[in-house]
Amino acid sequence: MRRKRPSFAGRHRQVFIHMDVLSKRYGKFQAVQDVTLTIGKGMFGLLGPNGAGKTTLLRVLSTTLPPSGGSVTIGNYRLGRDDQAIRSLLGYLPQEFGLPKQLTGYEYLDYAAVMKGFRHSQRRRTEVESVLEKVNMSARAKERTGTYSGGMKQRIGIAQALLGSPELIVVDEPTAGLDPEERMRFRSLLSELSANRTVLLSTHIVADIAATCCGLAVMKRGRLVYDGSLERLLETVRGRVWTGYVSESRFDGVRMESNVISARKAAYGYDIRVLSGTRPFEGATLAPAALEDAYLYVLRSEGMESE
Ligand SMILES: Nc1ncnc2c1ncn2[C@@H]1O[C@H](COP(=O)(O)OP(=O)(O)OP(=O)(O)O)[C@@H](O)[C@H]1O
Repeated sequence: MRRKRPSFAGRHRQVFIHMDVLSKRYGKFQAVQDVTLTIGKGMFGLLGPNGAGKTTLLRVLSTTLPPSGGSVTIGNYRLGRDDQAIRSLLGYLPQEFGLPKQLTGYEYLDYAAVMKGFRHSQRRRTEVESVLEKVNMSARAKERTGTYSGGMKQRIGIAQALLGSPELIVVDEPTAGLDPEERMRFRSLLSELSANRTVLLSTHIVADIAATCCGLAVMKRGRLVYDGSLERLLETVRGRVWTGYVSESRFDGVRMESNVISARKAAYGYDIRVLSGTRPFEGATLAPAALEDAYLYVLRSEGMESE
């Protein structure tokens, strides 16, 4: 007797978003191509270089762009059929998030709450105060947003996404332009918020993912080139990362023959890092693999790596 295949929900216990051969074209240009991806609760990272299609994918998920093909379910809702319901369970911080300089953080959030349907003034006040507290901005809420740092503006951006306690928060390249300390604080805020919801974070900064995400997908030219865990991604390059010194005269030759990830100028030559299945040059030694190495490896390899 043939065994019944486990149901989709059985195979992925906490499925929250499921995309099935999703695609998006701008005219003839295919920005997202045949993306099949399942995302559960917690933090999920969407990593890829500029132009990979991350923003396009997030805009489709957040119902601001219609897909050209494929299907998406979010919670119990189908994109295209239940867009209104999807919007009500979603908070979105777009890549280009602008705040009106003349408004205070509180005034802006009060306005955003009205737009989200909080008509009752007392309930709106409670909601705005609650999201301000979650992003640790209560003390600065009465100041104009024009006086805020980049990190504070992003916190207000997250606060508006949190209005109404959505189950899904979509954040597009939120740390670009932040200084290292603000970036770190912002990452931990996202981590905290992912404790009881799905946070989908798009970035081209590998460190953002390394610090916060459990699951991740890597996109390249509209396609998925990796979907799985951080550990599994690291596994793809374990035993393939080599470091060593090459003289200036040998450098061009090594660069032509090997997959050089980085090169740092040293006296009379270069300290280089190379991805290779075998020792790439004399004197090269194996090095511990870093996430950045694995990211470059999947970007440079053909085909899809997945769990
Ligand atoms: N409205 C549009 N019309 C035509 N092409 C577009 C449009 N928006 C994006 N593209 C193209 O689609 C591709 C994917 O862009 P997208 O912004 O989704 O990538 P991304 O991974 O988010 O990159 P970035 O981090 O630079 O924003 C790019 O080649 C981009 O030029």
